[in-house]
Amino acid sequence: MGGLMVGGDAAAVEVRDVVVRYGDTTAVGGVSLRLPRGRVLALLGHNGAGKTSLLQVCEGFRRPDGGQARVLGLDPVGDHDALMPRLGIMLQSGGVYPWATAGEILRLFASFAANPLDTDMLLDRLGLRKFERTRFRRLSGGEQQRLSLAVALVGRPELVFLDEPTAGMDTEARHTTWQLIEELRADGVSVLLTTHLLDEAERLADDVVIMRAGLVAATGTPAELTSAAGIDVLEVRADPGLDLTGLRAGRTVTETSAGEYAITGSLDTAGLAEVLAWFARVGADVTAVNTRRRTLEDVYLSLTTQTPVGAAQ
Ligand SMILES: Nc1ncnc2c1ncn2[C@@H]1O[C@H](COP(=O)(O)OP(=O)(O)OP(=O)(O)O)[C@@H](O)[C@H]1O
Repeated sequence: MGGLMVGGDAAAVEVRDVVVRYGDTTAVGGVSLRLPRGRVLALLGHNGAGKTSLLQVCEGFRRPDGGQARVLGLDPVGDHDALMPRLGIMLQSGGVYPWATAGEILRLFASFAANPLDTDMLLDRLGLRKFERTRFRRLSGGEQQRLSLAVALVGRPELVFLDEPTAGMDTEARHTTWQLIEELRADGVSVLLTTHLLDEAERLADDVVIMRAGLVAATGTPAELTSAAGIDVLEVRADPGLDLTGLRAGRTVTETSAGEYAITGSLDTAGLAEVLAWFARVGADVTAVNTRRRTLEDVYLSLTTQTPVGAAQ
């Protein structure tokens, strides 16, 4: 495994040039990423970007068609048996034993662990106590998600894989889940999660990897991604349908809805003055001006809505 570290100093996850193919479809077209111990990494990307496929490689459920993955210094497929007790895995579909009750499922998984967490505490924390005797298939989607999270955590894992952990959860359950993930991190647990929620990534992740069409489109801390090039957003309300050609030099300008313009680019005081001068020059009637910091959502949208990169096919 040339170059990838092994043993106790190894990263929680290290992925190099991983490729996943399904027949003619390249789901992951050569992705590298590193999750150091005790940190949280969020994988972002549209449906079909390849997040779950990459996660399955790290979980040892799928052998990559190219490249290599090391998890806690081990081979996720070859060392599967040694790794499983050290990992917590929350699957997107949750599917465990549909006929068993929530309490039975959690206690079953606790029984596999050498030093499990207290199952009553987990049921309480995740608001599942009243469903302890409810069969899995009778739980709502959000309740099944919460149980799947409890199952992933009950064995005190060193590394947790969470595929869209809060999908289908109500606001309260989502906040509880965020708190739990923050507590895991404080305890030195490493977390690799996928999400479609930009606020979730911004709140939880030390590092973000934005995937697009099976490739890495951008990577960095949320702060790095949002402050790249010192960009803020200037929002201007003016007449709809203006010809923006003259405004576009060195700036990204979009009419986000009729008469609402968002401008990103070199927006120091001089830049701001230039933009407003342009609106005056074309005789536009400006009725509102607002500046704000770029959010992860702005970065995400600008990276994932461009023309396809085309490397994965
Ligand atoms: N078992 C499979 N057989 C064939 N194609 C598959 C299979 N699993 C995934 N794919 C395809 O591979 C691509 C990547 O899918 P993947 O599930 O990894 O994406 P994702 O980023 O996790 O998407 P989502 O956000 O919808 O969960 C998609 O085009 C998908 O249709």
